[in-house]
Amino acid sequence: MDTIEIKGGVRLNGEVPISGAKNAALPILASALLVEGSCGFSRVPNLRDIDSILLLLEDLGCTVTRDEDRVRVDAAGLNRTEAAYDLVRKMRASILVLGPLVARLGKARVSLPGGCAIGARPVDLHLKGLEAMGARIRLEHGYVEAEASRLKGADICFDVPTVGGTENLMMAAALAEGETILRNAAREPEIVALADVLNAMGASVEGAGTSKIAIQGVSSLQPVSTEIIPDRIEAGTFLVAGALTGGDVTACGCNPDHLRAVIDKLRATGAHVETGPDWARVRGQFPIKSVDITTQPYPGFPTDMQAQFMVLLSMAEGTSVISENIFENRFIHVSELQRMGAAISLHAGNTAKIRGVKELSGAPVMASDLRASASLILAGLVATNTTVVHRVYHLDRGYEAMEEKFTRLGARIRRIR
Ligand SMILES: CC(=O)N[C@H]1[C@@H](OP(=O)(O)OP(=O)(O)OC[C@H]2O[C@@H](n3ccc(=O)[nH]c3=O)[C@H](O)[C@@H]2O)O[C@H](CO)[C@@H](O)[C@@H]1O
Ligand SMILES: C=C(OP(=O)(O)O)C(=O)O
Repeated sequence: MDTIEIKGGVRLNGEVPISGAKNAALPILASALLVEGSCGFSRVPNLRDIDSILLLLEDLGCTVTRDEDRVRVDAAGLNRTEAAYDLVRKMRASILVLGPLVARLGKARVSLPGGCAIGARPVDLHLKGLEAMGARIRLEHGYVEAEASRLKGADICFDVPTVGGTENLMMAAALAEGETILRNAAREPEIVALADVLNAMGASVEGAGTSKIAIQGVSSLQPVSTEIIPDRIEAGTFLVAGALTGGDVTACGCNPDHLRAVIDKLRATGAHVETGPDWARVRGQFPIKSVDITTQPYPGFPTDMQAQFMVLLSMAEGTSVISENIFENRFIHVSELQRMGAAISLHAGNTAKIRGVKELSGAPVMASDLRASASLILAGLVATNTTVVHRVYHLDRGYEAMEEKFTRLGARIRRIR
């Protein structure tokens, strides 16, 4: 199994190209199931999660071709309604095929994704929404079975804003009969990106990016060609790396509007951040200042940047508090960071207190999930001596060519195969 070795202590310098967003690409690729024809997607990142969704689409009968960052999905031959456990277990986002399959074929049988290292992650709100749209839902043998000859528009209010739930129901509603209203909807940029693609296919989705989305169902959708939006979490991760190492790093080809909460917190730690239409530049300043962070649904501070900021705050002057409000178990990286000398304590209410230390010391560490992996790489960049990150397959789910990108910025980092 691959590991990543980092020799810390280098100030990062230069420009880093930002890839297409995993979390936008996954639902958008699933939306191709709604169309009888060939859809083209560019700027698709080369990631394990993208491999997983494409395998799943192929297994369902789609024709998939891939040439570098361009992918075509033709769902004309869609003939299977079952997403099997073996494919779904590799990636929770596989549940995103549920809405499109029921909408297009009238039924679906999708393995329940189950929880993962960061929490239980139920999909009850996806299912309740489909039920409200007239689907008969059965849970059996670890699978959800959904059936509806044609889904009907409904007025649905989510108990909590769910990104995947909003996406699944937006796709289902696009081919339903009548109007669907989604209230307390997620407002992430990836929701807007999916709505834009659905509208380009001929759907009628209004209000994406606000908490109320209205979808008028249509009877069929047309093929599209579209580019995936930049990955705000990848960009945020590189900006933190620049600030942490006292470096000067420009994330190129990103959308700084999507990074407002992250940039605000970077500035609060003392880093200089400048932005242009499609770039953001950070210049790290010492001492790093402590700040408190509370993760929130967008436009609040993203849970997917929590672990990376924990490393930055571990090197700050003073004490910071991070409250994780989205997932119940997203502090697994803490024990590994403690092994590197970070002074972090966990408290009730999903809160971590981080007392800044002068240095971190390199160690062998184990990644437990995607963003935890990124945090360990960041810690390795400032630690003394060598850090070796194990289980980097988590990282490969969501960061394209991370070692190469860090190498371009001057880091001493390499993958050991
Ligand atoms: C592929 C993708 O886009 N993944 C992102 C997506 O995950 P994902 O779409 O899984 O996250 P959700 O927004 O659905 O989850 C938010 C919260 O709602 C809860 N919940 C969700 C659905 C449901 O049916 N019932 C329920 O209780 C979850 O357990 C969690 O506590 O949004 C998360 C929150 O920004 C990000 O961390 C993930 O990177
Ligand atoms: C939690 C994440 O992804 P997923 O929802 O695919 O597990 C993430 O991207 O940080």
